[in-house]
Amino acid sequence: MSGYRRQGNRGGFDSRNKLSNAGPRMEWKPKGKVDVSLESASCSQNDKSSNMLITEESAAKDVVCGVDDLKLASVSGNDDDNSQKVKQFGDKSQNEDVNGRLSHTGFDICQKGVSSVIKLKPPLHKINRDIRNQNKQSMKGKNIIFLRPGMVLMKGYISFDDQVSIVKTCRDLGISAGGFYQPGYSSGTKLHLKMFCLGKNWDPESSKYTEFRPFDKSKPQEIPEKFQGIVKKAIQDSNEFIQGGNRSSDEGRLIPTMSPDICIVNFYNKSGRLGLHQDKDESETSLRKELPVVSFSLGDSAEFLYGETRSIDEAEKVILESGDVLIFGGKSRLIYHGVTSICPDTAPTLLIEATDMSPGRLNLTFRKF
Ligand SMILES: O=C(O)CCC(=O)C(=O)O
Ligand SMILES: [Fe+2]
Repeated sequence: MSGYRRQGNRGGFDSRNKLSNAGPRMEWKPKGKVDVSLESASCSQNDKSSNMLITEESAAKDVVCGVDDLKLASVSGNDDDNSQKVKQFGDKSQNEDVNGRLSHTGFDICQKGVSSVIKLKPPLHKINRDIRNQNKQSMKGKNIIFLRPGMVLMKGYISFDDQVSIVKTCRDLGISAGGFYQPGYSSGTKLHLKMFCLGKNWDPESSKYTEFRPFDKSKPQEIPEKFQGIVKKAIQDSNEFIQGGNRSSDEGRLIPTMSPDICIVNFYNKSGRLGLHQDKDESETSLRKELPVVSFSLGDSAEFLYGETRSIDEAEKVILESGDVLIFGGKSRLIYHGVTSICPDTAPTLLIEATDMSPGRLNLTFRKF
């Protein structure tokens, strides 16, 4: 998540800077229809396309739905207000939990108190979707999609247990000092997400990485070892996939290995989004080596766009689901990318049950400065 405002040159990257007029991460204004690159790329809540694993009849008695959703929607639907001026760029005044309580520290991505409310059975389409996703999990490591040179999508790569542990860890870090806040610019414009950083702080206003977060002087915590391990393994596995077991294949197609020292953690609520941008605020060395950005998706799915230019019309689209890992390095290191929308009510039921995660999507992007 860098480079949203940068118009300037980083020096020594002339060929790349042809692509470098990334705008701020702001309002998403689709101009037209967007190409769909994968058959599965649609943000549909009621997936009627595949065989039902549990029939309507057999489940009819069990399915009672909607009350939890309604209750949560009524308290979590506060859209970000762009017109509101903020005195400090990191606006913590919006750090309410889903029950509208103000927290003294960071925004809480988990639903406090909801687990004590009577739980209703999830609707049929959700049960079946979860079963299908569990089946995908058993394909772990095999379901890798080559999107373009340097860019791969690893479907369902993160195990269920790891997803639970990542959500819980981010929740704890997010409510601590230096945790989630809603970033914005001095103009008053705010991003449509909550964010915090690990390792180093990335500041949207200056597009710079610093040791301390400017608005509250907090120092980002370290990236947990467990996260580091998943990142390294994902790069290794994607290279094995690219090589296809053939050691003699072109080295240039491989994704450079990387030990991240920065992780940007984003939480999108149901109206969250992120404009097309390039990640290019990392060091010259990191960009020259084309070290990859590795992205984890958890919770609700997202419509993710990527392309050679900043044009939405020319962009490709994929759906990022809970457990997916997306890698863009090598020739795709400076790809434009962004999130057009969050697909409501698509998070795995079991993940919600295990974590009490609020409706929305958690995204972690790892980079090397
Ligand atoms: O949420 C995502 O999938 C992308 C996030 C991103 O591009 C960033 O943090 O720079
Ligand atoms: Fe980004």
